[in-house]
Amino acid sequence: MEKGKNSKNIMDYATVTLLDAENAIEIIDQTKLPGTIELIRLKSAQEIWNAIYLLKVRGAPAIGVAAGFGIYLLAKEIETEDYEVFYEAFQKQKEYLNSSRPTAVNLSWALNRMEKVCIANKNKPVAEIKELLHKEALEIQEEDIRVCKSIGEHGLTLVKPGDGILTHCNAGQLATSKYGTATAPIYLGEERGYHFHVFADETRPLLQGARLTSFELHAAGVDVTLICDNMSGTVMKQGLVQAVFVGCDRVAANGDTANKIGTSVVATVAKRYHVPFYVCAPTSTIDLNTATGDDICIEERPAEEVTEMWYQERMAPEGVKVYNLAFDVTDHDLISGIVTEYGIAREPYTESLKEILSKRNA
Ligand SMILES: CSC[C@H]1O[C@H](OP(=O)(O)O)[C@H](O)[C@@H]1O
Repeated sequence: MEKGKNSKNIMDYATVTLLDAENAIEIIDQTKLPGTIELIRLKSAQEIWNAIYLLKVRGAPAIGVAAGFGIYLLAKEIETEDYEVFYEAFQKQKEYLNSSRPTAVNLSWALNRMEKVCIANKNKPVAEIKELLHKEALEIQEEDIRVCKSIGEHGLTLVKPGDGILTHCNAGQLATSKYGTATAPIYLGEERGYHFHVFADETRPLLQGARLTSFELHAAGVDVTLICDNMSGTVMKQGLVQAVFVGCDRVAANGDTANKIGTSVVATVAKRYHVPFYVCAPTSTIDLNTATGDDICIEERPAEEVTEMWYQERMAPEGVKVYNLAFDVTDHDLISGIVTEYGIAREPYTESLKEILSKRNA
């Protein structure tokens, strides 16, 4: 199989790459998938902001990695040796990038982590701080790979060879640095001969499931069946699904979880048909400062995503009212378990999530 830039296999490409010497971030433009694998380079703050907002790079962990690389590149451009001047300019760029999308906590988590490097090293030369930011941004990406693989290992304990697995949206390799979160058990299982049967919800309106999940799983040789969102109940009723794995954008302290719009519907239907429903969550996505799902800011996006095939042609009448929330909140009592890199949290989540985070902080 061709490797590198000429490969036709999406699995041969990194979701986000730092091109330090070129002061750029290279991403797969996910708005062009699956038709075209196009790598684009982001240099300016606005290019980075736009790429996140327009979902050219998307998925909570991938957004965090891109934000880490982005704020490092922007910090490099701050030409001063005065720490206070540097830090003020850094904060301005950080707040700008942080305004691109509100729901996925990984964006602010990564930016705050990078800011802590500045603060912790305030007495060092600015040039040295920039090098430390470079190191931290790369560590965020390397950690993401380790974390997703660990989520895969824990998730694999919940299913058995030949199981049917349903997923919603894309919490795959394209939403992370490698493995994905919801797809991590699927990819590890594929390596070990589990031969899962995956059902990928198309996930209206932006079709991350159709355009991205079915694309990457098929490219990886996984048995994947694309279904329209309205089919998820039927495949569960027919007994074709033994578990649901989804990603997440923010887990509140009580276990309520924000994920792509429609996730709470899948969880409700899974409860009806007694199908275990698992959220795959890097601990970076757990936000104990947010008490419940009611406190999670849910991004509302342009009507055109619903009225048109946003990347193609119109699908609804001009001027029709639209309500297009990009995420919804699945109540914690619909979640069978929250699969993290430190193990699986179960109800009561107000306690189990704290235990999981204590393992991380140990
Ligand atoms: C690995 S979590 C990815 C998470 O992000 C997606 O949202 P978007 O495509 O708008 O970035 C979706 O909620 C996924 O579950």
